[in-house]
Amino acid sequence: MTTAYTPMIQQYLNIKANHKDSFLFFRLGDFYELFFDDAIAASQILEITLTSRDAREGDRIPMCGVPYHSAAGYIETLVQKGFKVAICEQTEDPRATKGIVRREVMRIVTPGTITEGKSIDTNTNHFIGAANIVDDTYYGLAYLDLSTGEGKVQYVEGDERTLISEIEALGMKEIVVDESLHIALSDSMANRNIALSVEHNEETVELSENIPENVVEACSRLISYVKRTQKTSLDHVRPFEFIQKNAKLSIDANSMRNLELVQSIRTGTKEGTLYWLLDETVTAMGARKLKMWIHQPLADRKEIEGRLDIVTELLEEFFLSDDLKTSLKEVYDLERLAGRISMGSVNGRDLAQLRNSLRRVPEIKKSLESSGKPLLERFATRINLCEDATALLEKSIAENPPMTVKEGGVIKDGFDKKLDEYRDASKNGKQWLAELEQVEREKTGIKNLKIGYNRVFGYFIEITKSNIHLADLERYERKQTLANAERYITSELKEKEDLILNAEAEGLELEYDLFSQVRDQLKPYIPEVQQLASVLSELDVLLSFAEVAEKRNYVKPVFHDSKALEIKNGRHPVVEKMMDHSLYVPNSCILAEDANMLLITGPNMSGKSTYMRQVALTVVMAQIGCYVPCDSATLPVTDQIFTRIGAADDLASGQSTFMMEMMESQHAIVNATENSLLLFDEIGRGTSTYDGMSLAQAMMEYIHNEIGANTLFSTHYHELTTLDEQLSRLENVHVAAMEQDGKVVFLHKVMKGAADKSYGIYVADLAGLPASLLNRAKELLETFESVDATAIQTAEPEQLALFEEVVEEKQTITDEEQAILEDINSKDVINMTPLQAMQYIVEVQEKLRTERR
Ligand SMILES: Nc1ncnc2c1ncn2[C@@H]1O[C@H](COP(=O)(O)OP(=O)(O)OP(=O)(O)O)[C@@H](O)[C@H]1O
Repeated sequence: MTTAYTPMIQQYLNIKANHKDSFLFFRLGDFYELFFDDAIAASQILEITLTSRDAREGDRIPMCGVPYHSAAGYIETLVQKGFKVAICEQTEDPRATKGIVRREVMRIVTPGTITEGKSIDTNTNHFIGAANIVDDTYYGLAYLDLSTGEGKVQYVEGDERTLISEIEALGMKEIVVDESLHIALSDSMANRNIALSVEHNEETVELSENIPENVVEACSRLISYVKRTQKTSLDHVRPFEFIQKNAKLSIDANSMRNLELVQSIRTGTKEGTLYWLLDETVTAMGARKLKMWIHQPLADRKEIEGRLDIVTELLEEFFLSDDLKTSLKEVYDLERLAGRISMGSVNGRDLAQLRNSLRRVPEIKKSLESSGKPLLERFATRINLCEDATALLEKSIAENPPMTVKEGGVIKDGFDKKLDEYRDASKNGKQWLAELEQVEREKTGIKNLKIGYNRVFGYFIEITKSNIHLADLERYERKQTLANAERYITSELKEKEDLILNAEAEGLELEYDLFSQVRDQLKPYIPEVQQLASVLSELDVLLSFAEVAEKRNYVKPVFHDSKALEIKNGRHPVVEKMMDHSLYVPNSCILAEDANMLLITGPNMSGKSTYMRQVALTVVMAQIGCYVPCDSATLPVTDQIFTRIGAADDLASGQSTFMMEMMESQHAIVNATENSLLLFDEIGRGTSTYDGMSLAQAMMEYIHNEIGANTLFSTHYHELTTLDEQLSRLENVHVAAMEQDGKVVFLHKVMKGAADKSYGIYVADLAGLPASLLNRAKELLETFESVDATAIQTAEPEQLALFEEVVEEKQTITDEEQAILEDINSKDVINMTPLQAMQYIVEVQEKLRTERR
């Protein structure tokens, strides 16, 4: 029979039983310790030494630990990797306890709720989400940034994939669900490194009236989870904002990625993205808002025009904009400061930053009020000066407080009488000590006599060995002997010491209380500070738009109620920024109501995808309220953008490129409406020619006949260019290239009509492939071109079916062929000489030929 675990390990096991899905950081004196499997896993992930400890007679268990004062970094590492960490503290003083000290989990740090740390990018919202199933076609999706208190909820229409795509697009780190969704989502979330957590409870939450009942579940599950894990006040969490369907331009995660709106495909960073281009914000909250606007552009014409008109006024008032920027630069992250006040993690310096920020607000408001511009004046009325909060901070917080309250000096002189008295006593005491030092020097004639302090003896008089014969031993009592000095005390010194030290300690204690009071008194002002933050961050983004428009010569887009889209001499704003502006070839895009599909052909590398992306980026920019890169733009309000561009192979989901292509196309085709914008780049590239071409044609026909969305479709199947004869709203354009002295010159110019050649071999030449290979390719091309490859597009369904059958038949292999394959597979090729290998291949060929005959 085994003996029982020691009481402490038993306590550990009891607590761990309730936190199975988290690493349990178990406080033991100055360390957090981990035991059993937690210890083994954490020691590997954190690269710390794995040791062991007696747990019961004859049984040692794995253990590892980190010092409590440096635990934050380790916790962050685990959470960054998608794990949860339960922090278990000692909740009573071990010195005052007999037996096992009481311990409790005080907080669970999770990927979605972590709000502080080196890895937290202050310019990005850090959302934790929760989802519920509404019915067969709808999910509810709520999300909350705990650091700023911003919460939103919306419907997601579609299947599980649409839900996942939305979760990804918003960059969520963690999703809270019930048991059934947990099972459904666990694989896909694991592949995407998004933590999935189950919450059984649904906290009753106060929500604003316009939130539909069937998504309340997601909100309440989310709040309940956050409360359970954080165990802190959530005063700063604002009522969830319900995002109406159709209120935003919806861009799924794929399109976000393909268009490089906030993250570059190649580097995964901000550089080279639309966000990077537009971000001239000067506050962290402005940067976050800009990112959010890019994630969710508007879909309401009035709202869009409202933003654009403010940008116009800011552009007209250049000096005013400059002043506003200068003031905004002094404004700290009000949203996160408000969050810290609520969660109790605010320090002295934070409150000084809040006060300094609030000091800037009157001048910002005044500049706008006196601008003489109607919209800016109206904007000014939305700015709340938060006067009461400012007054409280002005009178309570010192000008330059230290970070921690423990050092003192956070509360301003004059705020509290008692504190002033303590400070006086401690300050006067120090003055008194300085004077005493002078008096004693004079009395004894020892010039280097000094008064010092240490924790064991308190204040003392120190005299060097060479002078001790001068010490007044009648008054001086020896306390400590050092190598070259003696230390004494006097009764007078001890009396003052009590006073000084008491005053200091009591002063610090009082100061801490006062600080906590101020923090609590600030809580009621959190909503108005948040509202101010929201208005100022909006101003910051609009100023950023004005600056970029000015710098890059963008124009104001015009919206109309028709579907037609007309961009004159448009540019791809990011490609343009990255290259010499004068080298960029502008291109127009005209989609009329009765001709709203373009089939784009042209050589590889000529600029087809750049052209398609530039149209989408222009639409996005316009709908976030930004000026656009072209000579003029007249646009419809687009409801959704879908892209199928490039080979963004989804390695995480283990799908093949072609499967991804088909899944993205399916998503677009099922969800698009006539008000959507579709970009399809070289559909069908990932499969055999006929297969790909048939699919591409069928898709175009479907979009043309069933959806009617504005569509740009690029292809290298020249056979498809005759489709304009059948599809009335389809037009051919091509990106022009020219041949000069046997070389191809890319003009990057989009022109009417189809391209006559594909130039792929020229591009291969540019890439430096061997001349013999290129010549062989040219030969083959000629052979292929002589074959009537266009037959496929005029084929009837029956013929197509027959064609598929033939293909299938060709794909089945005989038993003899199978035997040959197996034979090849069994050969140890690595250990063959080249000659043996060649002989073997010849043999195989012979066998195959005989077989086929
Ligand atoms: N309008 C333009 N003005 C100047 N340079 C351009 C323009 N459009 C594209 N380019 C340049 O040409 C390069 C290739 O463009 P892009 O990738 O759009 O070609 P593509 O036709 O889609 O090629 P592929 O068919 O091989 O995918 C871009 O990286 C860019 O540097």
